Amino acid sequence: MTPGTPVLEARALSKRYGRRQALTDCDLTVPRGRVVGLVGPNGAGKSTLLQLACGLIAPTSGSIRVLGARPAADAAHLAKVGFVAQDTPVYAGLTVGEHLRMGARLNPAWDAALAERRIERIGLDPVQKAGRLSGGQRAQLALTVAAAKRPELLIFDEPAAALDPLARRGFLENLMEFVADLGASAVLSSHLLADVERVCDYLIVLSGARVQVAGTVQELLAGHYRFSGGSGSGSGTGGGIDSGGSLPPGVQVIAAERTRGGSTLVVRVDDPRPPVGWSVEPVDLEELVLAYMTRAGLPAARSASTVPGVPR
Ligand SMILES: Nc1ncnc2c1ncn2[C@@H]1O[C@H](COP(=O)(O)OP(=O)(O)OP(=O)(O)O)[C@@H](O)[C@H]1O
Repeated sequence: MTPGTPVLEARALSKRYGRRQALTDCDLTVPRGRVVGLVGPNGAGKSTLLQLACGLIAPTSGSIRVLGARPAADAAHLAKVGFVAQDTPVYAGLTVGEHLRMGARLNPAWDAALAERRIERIGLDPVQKAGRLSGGQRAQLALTVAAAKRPELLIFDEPAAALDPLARRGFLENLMEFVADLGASAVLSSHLLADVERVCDYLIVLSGARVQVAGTVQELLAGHYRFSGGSGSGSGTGGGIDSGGSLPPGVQVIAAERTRGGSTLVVRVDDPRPPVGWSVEPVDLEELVLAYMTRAGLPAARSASTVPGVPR
């Protein structure tokens, strides 16, 4: 992969299962070296996107490229991507040590020292059968096997869902260490926004089978605000709160809520100075994500999405 090649690039990517549309016209360009959080409600299409990226399923239309090539293009490309599926699959009948030996046989760039060091550090017994491990230990084993491949991209589908808070914290710290040590990129789907906030520096919000927003966490937080006030808006003097009718051009309303004093809006703006009658506050990641999830269900708001970087 040449420097600058995106780790993930999707163009008009769509996937349909029978009559069910799981992804619709998704455009994405994810730069390398990021820890990407993929978030969205149940059934949004997150697993579908990750499976497309791994080459486990094929698009219905559009294209996806991973590390500059077709997903799972050949053995060399497969070796560059580590994938841990939602149920952290391990072979129940094999021991921890046998998992490592199998990994060594199947992967040309296998880092045996890294795998052994890590198994020792997390206290897994090499002779224990994987079927007897706890959910958290299985997740750690799956992460170890994926990372010892020394992939350029690690993909995780809800990696920490089964883990207790302490195990989750340890798992995510390890994940960040791996990404830093390997100079790799990672994409992980999660419903746990606090986890995403802790480890991810790039965010993709999927909802209603579409990419609602994508970008670095820093840029997204710097470009979104909460506007409160505007008691006149929604009263027929230039538009309802959903469209932000009383707001100047350049302010894009992502989510709107009517309050006693007027409205509370989550807006996307270049210039955070609020118009007269409105106060402005920063939003956190959770508020931003929830706003985009809400927006997916608002036809008026979707049609207003004309700001660069916010896909329609
Ligand atoms: N193999 C399949 N056959 C038919 N429909 C499917 C299949 N896999 C997923 N779907 C449907 O596609 C849509 C997207 O599913 P997907 O698993 O990608 O969502 P998700 O965002 O990962 O959800 P969750 O957060 O619940 O894991 C859903 O409506 C789901 O029912």
